[in-house]
Amino acid sequence: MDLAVSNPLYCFASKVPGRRSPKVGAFIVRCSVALSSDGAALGWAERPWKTSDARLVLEDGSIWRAKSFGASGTQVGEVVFNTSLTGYQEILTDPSYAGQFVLMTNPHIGNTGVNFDDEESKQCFLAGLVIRSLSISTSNWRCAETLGDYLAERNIMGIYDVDTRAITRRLRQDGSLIGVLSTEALKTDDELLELSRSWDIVGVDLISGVSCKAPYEWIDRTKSGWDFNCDGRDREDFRIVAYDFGIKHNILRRLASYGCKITVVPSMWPASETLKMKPDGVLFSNGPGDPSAVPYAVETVKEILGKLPVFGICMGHQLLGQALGGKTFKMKFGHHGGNHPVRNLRSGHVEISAQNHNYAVDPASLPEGVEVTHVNLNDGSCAGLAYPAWNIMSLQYHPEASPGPHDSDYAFQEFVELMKRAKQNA
Ligand SMILES: NC(=O)CC[C@H](N)C(=O)O
Repeated sequence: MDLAVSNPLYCFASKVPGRRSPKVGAFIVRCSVALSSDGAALGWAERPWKTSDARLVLEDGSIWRAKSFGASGTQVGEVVFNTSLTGYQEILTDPSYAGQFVLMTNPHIGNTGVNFDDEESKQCFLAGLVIRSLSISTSNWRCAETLGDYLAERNIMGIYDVDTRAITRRLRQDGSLIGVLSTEALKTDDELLELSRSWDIVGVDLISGVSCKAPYEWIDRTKSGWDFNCDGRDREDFRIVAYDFGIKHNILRRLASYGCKITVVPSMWPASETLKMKPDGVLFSNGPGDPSAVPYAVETVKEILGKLPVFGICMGHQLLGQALGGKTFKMKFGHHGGNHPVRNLRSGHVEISAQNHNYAVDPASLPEGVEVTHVNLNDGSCAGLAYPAWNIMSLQYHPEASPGPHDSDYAFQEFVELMKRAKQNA
C-alpha cells in the first residue's frame, strides 16, 4: 500500500521531505504507479488527487464507492455503527469488534492521531473502519502517528468519503448487514456480493481467536488521573482470575488499581484449575461474537458459579445469563457508542456508558431470584444482572471506559465489596 496515494497531505508532510513545489510532481508519479495495476486496466484517468478506489458491497445489494486508507485488499465482515464522538483508538483495539467493520457516525475522525496510551489490546482485531471524513492533519500532544499509518502497519482496511449517514439509516432500518470491502478493481460487484452472502458471523466461536494462549500475571494500574475512587494503590488485597475472552486492558488496569492481583487465563482454561488456584473472585471478560457459539465457556461459568464471587462484563455478562438458565438473542443493530444512557435500578442513577454488543440477555428467560440491576434507557434492554445469594454481578456495558467520564466505575468497587464480604463470611 502506497500511503502517498492514501492521503496526499501525509505525503507532502512526511514522505517527501526537503522539496517544496516539486512534491506535486513527485506525487503524480507515485500515484500513477499505484494506479497502474488495476486502474490502468479499467481505463481510469490518472489524477493528481485521491479518487474513489474502494467499494463497500452490502449483502442487500447496495454498493458504496469510497476512498481507501490503511491496508488494501478484500475483506468481509459485519457492518455496525458506533456513535462515539471519539475514542477511535480504543474501538480499533477492542477485541470484541473481531469480524466487524466499525462505521463511525461522527463525521470527522483521525484528528488526534493515535498514541501509546489508548491501546485496549495488543492488536486490531476488527475487519475494517468506515468513516465520512479522514482528518487531513493530526494535532494532539500525545499523538505518535497518523491514523492512516497506524492502520496500514496493522494491515487493517479503512475507507472514507462514503455516506455514513445513509449507511447508518439502512442499518437502523434493516438491522446489521454483512459487507465486503475491496480495493481490488478487478473483482466484480457480483463476486463481492456473493462473498457477502456466503459469510456469516452468527454461530461462530470468535473468542478463541482473540484470547491469550497461556496464563499471565497483570500488574499495570491506571495512571494517577484515575485515582478518584479506588484506594487499592500499592496494595494487593484480592486475588482474581480473569478469563480472557478478548479482554480490554483497562478492565485489568482498573481491577489492579482497586487492589487486585490478577492472573489472566485463556478462554478454554478449565474451571477446575481456577478453583484450585483459590482466588477471591473471578472476572469473565468482554469478547467478540455470538455467546451461543461458545458452549464450553458457558460450562466453565456454570462450574464456578456459587463457589466464588464473579463479575461478568459484556460477553461475560451474556455467558453468565446463559449459565444461570437464561437465553441470549441477537439484537437488530446492537449498541455501539460512548453515549448510551443506562439506569441503575438500585440507586435510580443514570449513567452515560460505553457499549459494544450485538447480543443481549432476555430477562424474561431468567429464573426467579436473578435481579435485573440495570436497564438501557434507549430501548429498555437488560444492561446488568445480579444474583446476590451466589455473589454474582454483571454488566452488559463497559465500566472501565470513560465516556461519562467515570459514571460506571463504581462497579469495580462493588465487585471488591462482594469479594470482601465473601471473605469475611468464609
Ligand atoms: N463487548 C462485548 O463483549 C461484545 C459481546 C458480544 N460479543 C456481542 O456482540 O454482543
